[in-house]
Amino acid sequence: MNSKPEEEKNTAQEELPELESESISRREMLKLTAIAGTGVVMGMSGMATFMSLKRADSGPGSGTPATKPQANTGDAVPFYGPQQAGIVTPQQPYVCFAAFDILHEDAGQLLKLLQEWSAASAIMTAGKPLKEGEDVTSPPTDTGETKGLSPSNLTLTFGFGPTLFQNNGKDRFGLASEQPAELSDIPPMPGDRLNPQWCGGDIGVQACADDPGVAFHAIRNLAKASKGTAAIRWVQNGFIRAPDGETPRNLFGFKDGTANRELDSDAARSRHVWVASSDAPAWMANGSYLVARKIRMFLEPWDRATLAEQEITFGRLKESGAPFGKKNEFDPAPLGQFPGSSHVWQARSAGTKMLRRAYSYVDGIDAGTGDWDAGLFFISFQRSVKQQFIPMQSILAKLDALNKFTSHVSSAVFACPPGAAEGGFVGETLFRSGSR
Ligand SMILES: C=CC1=C(C)c2cc3[nH]c(cc4nc(cc5[nH]c(cc1n2)c(C)c5CCC(=O)O)C(CCC(=O)O)=C4C)c(C)c3C=C
Ligand SMILES: [Fe+2]
Repeated sequence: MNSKPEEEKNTAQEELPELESESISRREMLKLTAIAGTGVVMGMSGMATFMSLKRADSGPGSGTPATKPQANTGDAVPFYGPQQAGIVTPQQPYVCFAAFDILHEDAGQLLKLLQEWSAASAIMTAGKPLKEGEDVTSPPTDTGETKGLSPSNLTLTFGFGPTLFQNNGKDRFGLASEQPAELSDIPPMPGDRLNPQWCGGDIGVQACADDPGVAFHAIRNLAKASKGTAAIRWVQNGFIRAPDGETPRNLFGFKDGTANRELDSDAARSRHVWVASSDAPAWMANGSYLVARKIRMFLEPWDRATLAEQEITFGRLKESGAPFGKKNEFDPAPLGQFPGSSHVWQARSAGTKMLRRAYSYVDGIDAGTGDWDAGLFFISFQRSVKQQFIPMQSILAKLDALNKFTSHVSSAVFACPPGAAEGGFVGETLFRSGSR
């Protein structure tokens, strides 16, 4: 049988450092561009777009760009801040997640892409079109389908994949020395059925919103703005919704996310979610590591399993979400309360925690079998992939009763840097990093 969970391994209690809040000066920008090297000429059109995105609004029909992003009003989540939005932000019901590959090896262009994407993200998360009063002589800047809609709590969360730092031993952008030791592919796990086309990516962008069209619009417009510089490698849409204040249910009908409540406090998030300033590398302080796994769930056999088998599989009751032998979802329960091979027992036995932000997906029908091609697009945020996700998944892959009904089909890891200061850009700490 399984032993009791070890004491948590990640014991450092860190104070979150204050990020510099001043925006990047013109001089620093020039320095960055110089550091970035050869991209100046090719990057000029990008810079022009960036500058035009940042110009103040002159009102509709004026042919000038959209307004400066507004402060948080109504259903807008500010893009700028010490930490990126979309991590501890209350989970919105829709995700459109895209992994991009960079098509060149030019650090200057990469820098400009991040600047453009950040500026565009600030505008889109404020619910504004990328440009007001488009010019009839050129293709519209904004694709237009969300015009007039509210911000819908759109968040855009950016992360850097291992291949951005080094690909096949090649230091593509002079960033190899900055690659976090935490940032490498998840090692193969028993039962994995990964499709390489759905794995990895140089940059991951998680767009979450209250409206699936708003999430898609954001990814579509980032892709459009990056044409020739970056190409989408894979995209995953997802949905999850719960009655107000309740935990959402996954496609197996169980409440999924109950234990996230343990990470509601700043202290718990500093310990389990946010990279501390004492963790290496320094540029990741106030960031977090994102693991994405597309996990196919076999709905047909699950729907034929008895309620008792379903509940034993998770170790929780289907109706209430309560642990075995308890009445309510959040009733505390010792490990012994859960069936030994149950998903919750096995996850807990890793002795660590992570913030889960998973979405259901339905990608139609499996052409070979006629079964649902559906499951969970699992996303977790953690301070350390090596101390949190990997040990837990290593246990689950071997011993979890849920494995009978699931199969992991994609995997990706991204280092999500801290948030951007107003007027700055996501990834600025990486490009400003001392060792560069
Ligand atoms: C490696 C991490 C995890 C993977 C992969 C994973 C897949 C997965 N989970 C569910 C459904 C549920 N998970 C629940 C709890 C739970 N799951 C993980 C981690 C992974 N899950 C953790 C850390 C926990 C919390 C354990 C605890 O401390 O109690 C639950 C129970 C309710 C809850 O707390 O959310 C459900 C239900 C599916 C369907 C799935 C893959 C398809
Ligand atoms: Fe789980």
